[in-house]
Amino acid sequence: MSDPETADESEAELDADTIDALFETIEQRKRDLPEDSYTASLFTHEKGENAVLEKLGEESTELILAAKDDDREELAAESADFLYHLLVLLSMKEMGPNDLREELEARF
Ligand SMILES: N=c1c2ncn([C@@H]3O[C@H](COP(=O)(O)OP(=O)(O)OP(=O)(O)O)[C@@H](O)[C@H]3O)c2ncn1[C@@H]1O[C@H](COP(=O)(O)O)[C@@H](O)[C@H]1O
Repeated sequence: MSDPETADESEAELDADTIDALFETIEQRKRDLPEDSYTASLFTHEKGENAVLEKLGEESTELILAAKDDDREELAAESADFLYHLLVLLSMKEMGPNDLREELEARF
């Protein structure tokens, strides 16, 4: 759990490394479809886009409830679940973190 005092530093590390590395792994699972991969299952008819959209709905509700409870640990966990499924959705649409960066940078 990050300390609010060091949140800027943690966010910088997450932005630069972790999200891109996770997205690369998601893209690799999409290409290779290993049998034991949850991510790969989302790219097959076993689960598919509807399952990802349902997860995004569930995880967003859960992160809102965690925020209302002031449960920072749970909020971080649910936010991570949400972000992971968002990256899978972007990959399904042939998009990625750079599309988010461009959109956010255009708003400055
Ligand atoms: N970051 C994640 C990640 N976040 C969440 N999840 C999965 O998303 C699902 C969340 O759903 P729930 O919490 O609702 O649990 P559940 O009810 O069991 O979900 P279902 O399996 O029934 O859909 C769980 O199966 C989690 O394991 C993730 N699965 C994988 N990753 C990362 O994706 C990469 C590839 O992993 P594989 O999919 O195992 O190849 C690795 O780097 C992982 O760290």
